[in-house]
Amino acid sequence: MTTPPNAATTTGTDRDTILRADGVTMRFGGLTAVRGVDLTVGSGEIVGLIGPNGAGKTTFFNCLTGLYVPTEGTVSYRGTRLSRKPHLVTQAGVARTFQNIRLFANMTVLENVLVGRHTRTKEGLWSALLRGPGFKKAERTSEQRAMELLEFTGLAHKRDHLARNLPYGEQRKLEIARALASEPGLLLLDEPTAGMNPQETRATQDLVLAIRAQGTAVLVIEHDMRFIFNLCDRVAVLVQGQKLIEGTADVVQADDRVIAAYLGTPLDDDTPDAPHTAPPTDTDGTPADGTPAADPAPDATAPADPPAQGHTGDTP
Ligand SMILES: Nc1ncnc2c1ncn2[C@@H]1O[C@H](COP(=O)(O)OP(=O)(O)OP(=O)(O)O)[C@@H](O)[C@H]1O
Repeated sequence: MTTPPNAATTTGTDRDTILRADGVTMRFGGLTAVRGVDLTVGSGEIVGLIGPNGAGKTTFFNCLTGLYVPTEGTVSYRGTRLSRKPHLVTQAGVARTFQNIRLFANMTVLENVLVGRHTRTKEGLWSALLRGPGFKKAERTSEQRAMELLEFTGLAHKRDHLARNLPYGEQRKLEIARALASEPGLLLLDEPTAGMNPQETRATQDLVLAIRAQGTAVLVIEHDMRFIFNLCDRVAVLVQGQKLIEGTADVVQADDRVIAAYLGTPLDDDTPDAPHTAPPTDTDGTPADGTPAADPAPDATAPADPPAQGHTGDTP
């Protein structure tokens, strides 16, 4: 893994708030999936969001990124209210990956990352059609940056492979590389290790730390408790749409309500395989209990292609 030369450096000690969610509530008909959730992410922080299946984690992410318009509450990034349009949220500096991998299956690895750069390229339609000098220069710069990101995520040797042909763990890495291509100040990861083996999970942990070391804060949803408690500066627990507790790994792990509601048994650091919750189910955008589904706003960062072959859900 190499560090892109133009990466900013953050020490991790700067804790200026960059993301602020205030009283976010999301209702689907009679179902309240998220209820009055406040959450902040500081510059250089890695914050974990955990909770049982159906607790509202992905719905909360969707509210942060403009996929859903919250029924109540506000979300701001670096002091400015975030748009309700996903591509403007990305442009503002908030990028994300999805619980269900959403790559352009029939495009190459490099092309997938180049797509992620579109919010950072200024060349217009005419310039692209005429392929003038400005466009060619921008194209070269984009490709250079995309290759840096592929080096960074360990995928450079796969640049010309079709996304659909990558092993599952590499598809998840490619999603991260594509999200990083928009040069975010905050990266939201939705279950980045779902379906990974322990070695891939450790590599993803290192990758998230490297992303933070470059100055990008991270908010991560994950069911793998070892991953979360090893990695995160702060952890918030959602249960039935409400924030139960928020604090350091030590505080959260020791909380009786968390143990009862989620962990089952306390994590023993010396145990090689810490207990995990049941594997996540795909509830992203799935109506519950016959309630009408919200109509998600179109997502400029999500491809229209079907997900890469063989990996349409969380269980590859
Ligand atoms: N578009 C939708 N329409 C109706 N209900 C929805 C919609 N999206 C989510 N829900 C419901 O909201 C609740 C929270 O779901 P959500 O996917 O946010 O939970 P989660 O914590 O991310 O779960 P998991 O860990 O299983 O991914 C669930 O009851 C789910 O069925």
